[in-house]
Amino acid sequence: MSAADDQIHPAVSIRDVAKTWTPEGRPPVHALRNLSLDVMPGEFVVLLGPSGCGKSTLLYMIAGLEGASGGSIEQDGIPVTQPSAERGLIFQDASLFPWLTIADNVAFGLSVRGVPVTERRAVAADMLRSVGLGDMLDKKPDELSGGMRQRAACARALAMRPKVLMMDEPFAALDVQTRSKMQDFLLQIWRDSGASVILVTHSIDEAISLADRVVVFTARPGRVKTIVPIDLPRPRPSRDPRYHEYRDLFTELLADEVDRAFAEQEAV
Ligand SMILES: Nc1ncnc2c1ncn2[C@@H]1O[C@H](COP(=O)(O)OP(=O)(O)OP(=O)(O)O)[C@@H](O)[C@H]1O
Repeated sequence: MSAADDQIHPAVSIRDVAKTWTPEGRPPVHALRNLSLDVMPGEFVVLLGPSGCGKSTLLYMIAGLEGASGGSIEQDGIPVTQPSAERGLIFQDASLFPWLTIADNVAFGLSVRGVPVTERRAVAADMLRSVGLGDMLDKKPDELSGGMRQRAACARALAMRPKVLMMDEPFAALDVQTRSKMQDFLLQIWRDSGASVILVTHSIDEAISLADRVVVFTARPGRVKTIVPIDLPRPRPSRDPRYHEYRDLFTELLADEVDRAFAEQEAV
């Protein structure tokens, strides 16, 4: 076996990606330009950047929901051309089907995949138990709290055994206590599943609490400004002086980019 065979290959490889949106009757929007990033198997990566710098756009492209205008995105060395169950995406609002029970929501993707009904019910029950919703199987989404709905959305994504789990500001709508509990819960399912996680947030604290590496974006068109590994053991109490150093660093990095984004808006 050669040394090259021993290398760990990225779970997701993004090379020189660009994305220009061309809304009808309006000038094109250059959302991303020359963006390159590798996400390793089992890694927890957080994307942090000013509003409008293309973080969600990048997740949609990795998910295969949007094509790139340039560059390439690969998962396990294979170009991403369409959505795949190997790449799950969770949004801020959980986006469960309101007319289905929680169990049927979780089983839905498995039914599309042709998994027999008894098996998918068993998997759904298992997944919901693992996220602490074992006694909620027959409830509808509007009977659950926001945090419970997000856990159900996690169970739905995890039921497909994704290799990459993407989350777009998943906890932004939750109160502070629920958010903190959900972060603990997410770290637990991340460890258990072995999946790579790519999470978008506006919260510096969330980034420091969760990430192996934080990718800071420039203002639009978004590129990687810098990547900061978080070299702290988990859990990461905010009273740790090193935590404060990271917070100061990210505050400074973001302030520069937010200023640039405002300056650009004023120039338009
Ligand atoms: N479907 C679309 N059509 C046209 N323009 C779009 C579309 N989706 C996003 N954009 C534009 O692309 C840019 C990047 O948007 P995106 O939502 O990816 O940014 P973001 O970094 O996730 O922002 P936020 O942090 O505010 O959610 C924005 O200017 C946005 O208006």
